[in-house]
Formats: sequence, C-alpha cells, structure tokens
Amino acid sequence: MLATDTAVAAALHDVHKVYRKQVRALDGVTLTFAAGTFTAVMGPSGSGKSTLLQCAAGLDRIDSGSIEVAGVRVDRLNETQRTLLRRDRIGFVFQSFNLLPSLTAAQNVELPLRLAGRRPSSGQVKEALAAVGLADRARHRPTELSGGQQQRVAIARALITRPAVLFADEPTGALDSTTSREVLALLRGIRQTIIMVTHDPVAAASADRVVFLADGRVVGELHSPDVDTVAARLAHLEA
Ligand SMILES: Nc1ncnc2c1ncn2[C@@H]1O[C@H](COP(=O)(O)OP(=O)(O)OP(=O)(O)O)[C@@H](O)[C@H]1O
Repeated sequence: MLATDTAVAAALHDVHKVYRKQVRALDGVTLTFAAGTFTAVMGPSGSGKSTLLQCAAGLDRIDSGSIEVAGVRVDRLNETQRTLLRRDRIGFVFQSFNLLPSLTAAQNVELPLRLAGRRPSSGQVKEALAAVGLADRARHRPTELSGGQQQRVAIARALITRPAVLFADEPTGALDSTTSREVLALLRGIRQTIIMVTHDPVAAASADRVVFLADGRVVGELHSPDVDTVAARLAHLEA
C-alpha cells in the first residue's frame, strides 16, 4: 500500500532500473521509509545503492514500479515537476559538502529558500545554524571551517526548507572518525526521515535500520543495528 498512510515518508514498490538495456541496477526493490526514521543503505560496490538514492530523490527515472515521496508519485512526474519536488520537499547531503565557496555559512544555508523565491528571515537562518551547533560561525566561509563544520552547514542548508526526506550520500565519507561521530549524532538527533547510503558500518549503526542490497535487490534488513553485526553482514555479501 502506498498512497494515504501519512506515517510513510517514502515508499518504493517493485522498482526496476536497467542501464544500457542489460545492467539491472535495481531489480524489483520494495521498501517503505516511515516518517521520522533514519535508514542506512549498504551493499557491495555496484549493488545499486546510488541508483536507489538517485531514483528515490527524483534525480533519475525508473523503468517500472512506483516511487512515492511526501505523498507524491515521483515516477509520474515530468522533469520540471521533479526539479520542483527536489527543491521544495527533498534535502541532500553529499560526501563532498558541496557548499558554495564564495558564500558565508549563513548565505549557503539560506540559498535553497532564495532559489525558491522565498525571503529568509535572519532568525530562520540563525536558528538553522544554531541547530547544528554553528551559531557563532554564520559569517565564516567554507575554507574557514573544518570538514565537520562544513558538513554541518550542509545539513542546516538541507533542512532549511523542512524537507519530507533528507537523502545523504556517504555524508561521513570525507571525515575523520571523531568528526564522523559528531555528524552522525547530529543526524540521529534531528528526528527527520533520513535515507543514507554508506560503506561504513559505524555510520550505518547510527541508523534505526540498515537495508542491504546485492545485485539490485533487497537481501536483508537489520533493526537497531550494532557495528559488528552490520560489518559481518556486509562482509558476507562482499565475499
Ligand atoms: N549511468 C550508468 N550507466 C550504466 N551503468 C550504470 C550507470 N550507473 C550505474 N550503473 C551500473 O549500475 C549498477 C549499480 O550501480 P550503483 O552506482 O547504483 O552501485 P553502488 O552500490 O552505489 O556502487 P558503489 O558502492 O561502488 O558506489 C552497477 O553495475 C553500475 O555499473
């Protein structure tokens, strides 16, 4: 069931995505993401993690099946509609932060609102930076911030539009282990629907649930995961 359950932030049903008529990147994926839950997606290289994220976030089209995000059938939208959905209802955090270097932290955070033609109040931006522990860094440029601080600015930027789902692609991939832990604690604490692709069992163990992919299929799930169990399951899939 997809349509009316308000507790569901995102749902994929029997999703297929084939590249070049032969690579089955997603091969019948069915997954539900309850509102407010934090899910990690893991699997061997080439198992379809990035494809899942790109398709669920409306960045790429699927060949069959359905995808619903925030009550909207993403698979039925045209390109312009998908762009608007991404702008208004979806947040993104990337491994490489993707902040604009010439803008201050505050200007980076308010950018999504400006792009949507909305005038950010200074209180709103201050609040967003305070929520990620960077109230005192509003005027700093990305080069004046540590990697962890830059990622926290990126998280504040992703959340300023109050998205239905936050998609995170290896958000701790460029961070050392201490900084990673801080960013993961922040993600865990925001009580937001998060779908995060990661190779790191420590990062995955911060989530409420880990979904494992292999050859474009869901091959297992762990709830309230611990690092050792996640690492063992991943090693088994990679063997
Ligand atoms: N644009 C593309 N054109 C053709 N094949 C693609 C394309 N993108 C991905 N693939 C193939 O689809 C499959 C799934 O790729 P995907 O990038 O989703 O895997 P992944 O699990 O994210 O891998 P990794 O952990 O290495 O990033 C792979 O076999 C990949 O080679």
